[in-house]
Amino acid sequence: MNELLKKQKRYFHTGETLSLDFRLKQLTRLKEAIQKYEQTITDTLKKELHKSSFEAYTTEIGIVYEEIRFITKRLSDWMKPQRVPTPLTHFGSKSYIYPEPYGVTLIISPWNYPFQLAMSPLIGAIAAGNCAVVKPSEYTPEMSTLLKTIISEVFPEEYVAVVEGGVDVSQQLLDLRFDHIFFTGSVSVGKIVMAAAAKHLTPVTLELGGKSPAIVDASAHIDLAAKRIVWGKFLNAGQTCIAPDYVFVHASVKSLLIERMKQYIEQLYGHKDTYSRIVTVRHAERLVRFLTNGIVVHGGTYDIEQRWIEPTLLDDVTWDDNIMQEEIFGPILPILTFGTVDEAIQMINDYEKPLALYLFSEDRDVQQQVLQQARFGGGCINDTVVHVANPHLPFGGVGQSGIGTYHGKASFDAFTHYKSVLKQTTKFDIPLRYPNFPNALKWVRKLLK
Ligand SMILES: NC(=O)C1=CN([C@@H]2O[C@H](COP(=O)(O)OP(=O)(O)OC[C@H]3O[C@@H](n4cnc5c(N)ncnc54)[C@H](OP(=O)(O)O)[C@@H]3O)[C@@H](O)[C@H]2O)C=CC1
Ligand SMILES: CCCCCC(=O)O
Repeated sequence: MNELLKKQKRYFHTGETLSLDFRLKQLTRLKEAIQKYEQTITDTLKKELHKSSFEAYTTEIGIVYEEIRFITKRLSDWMKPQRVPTPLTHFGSKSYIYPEPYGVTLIISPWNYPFQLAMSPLIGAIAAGNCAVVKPSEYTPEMSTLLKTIISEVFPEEYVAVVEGGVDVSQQLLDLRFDHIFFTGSVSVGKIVMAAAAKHLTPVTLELGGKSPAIVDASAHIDLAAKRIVWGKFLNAGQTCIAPDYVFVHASVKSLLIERMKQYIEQLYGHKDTYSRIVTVRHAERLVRFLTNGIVVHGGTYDIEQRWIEPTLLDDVTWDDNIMQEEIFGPILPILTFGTVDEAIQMINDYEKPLALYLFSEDRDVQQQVLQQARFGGGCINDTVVHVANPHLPFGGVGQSGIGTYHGKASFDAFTHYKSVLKQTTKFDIPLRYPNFPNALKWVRKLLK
């Protein structure tokens, strides 16, 4: 790995990766390779996570195509040096900002969207002119190997390379000095990554997780709230970092919401053969232990060996239950109630800042109050999850749910250093700046106030 890093550093310093034409060509070649392997990608997602073709395209492959399209169209503008105003105190000079790639970047990706969460950051790294080493998760080994096959077919390893392996490989990579680390995964591992980066003062982007609430107030459109919460929660069997982790519903509408959510679970996820599986038996065993929390009001059955857990609703859950102490990351939805919006915001703000927050309310005052008073990475009003697929919206967490953002221009920014340069004239020199100028202090006080 050390040799690979040296090769990439040498290649980066040739300047090959810097031109617009080079970057656009690499993104086009990547897209063509993905098109060539599209069916294999779909089959691999089905084999390892039992993802339907529909979910494979809408939450993995299609999102990657859209990122490439969106960025390719705008990259020329983003790369241009930007002329900015210069204050009178610097009369005669001109000021510019030059976007510059960090250099050689490390991308560590998780298993839940194993294709998209490796490719989306890589697209940003390429667009910004970097080299990249990608370390996919060992929990989806066939996707990891497929990513290596695709990447090595398109790019020389001195430019972009996939390094397969588990925790030991990640840790060996983290010991090396990269110019930027982009990590997607759990909060606990995010802390390990940041500690490793601190040794070299390497900038990081951390896309982590948390307990993202779905708040449903008394004014909400209950039927749509139920449908959209069920859709977002049980997508990929709940293994989605921005899935609604729990429902926080006004007591007056809880029963109606539960009744409608039951209907939509059957309608949208009632067919076992098209429903996703939990990534490993160990992850399934962790989730099944939550079924003793509260009261199962829908679902609750499972087959550990098949890694299948029925979409489940838990009522009468308390904040002290185990399921409320960690990110669920599975198809179990606890339901808690609140009396006033103030109380709901207070409870949520007492927790770590979530990656996402969803508010279902038709009351504009409530919408404004939650947006202003609740702290969270990003989210939706009257929907769930879909904000992630808008390339105009930077995606990321805050506090324990993450550092930095990406998607669209934010992906270019995540892998770019903005270098500020002032170009000074030599046609004249302003004596006022020098300490020997008579009454210098009096003059500068007139200019700087
Ligand atoms: N913000 C976001 O966009 C997303 C966040 N997540 C979060 O990720 C978590 C689930 O994904 P999961 O893959 O289990 O997350 P992990 O943090 O367990 O793993 C993420 C990556 O880090 C590697 N890794 C694991 N342990 C270590 C370690 N001790 N040192 C260095 N690297 C390590 C993993 O390798 P390996 O898997 O090979 O062990 C994997 O490549 C959830 O908390 C979820 O919220 C998930 C998806 C998106
Ligand atoms: C729908 C796609 C979501 C990808 C990031 C996550 O796990 O939340």
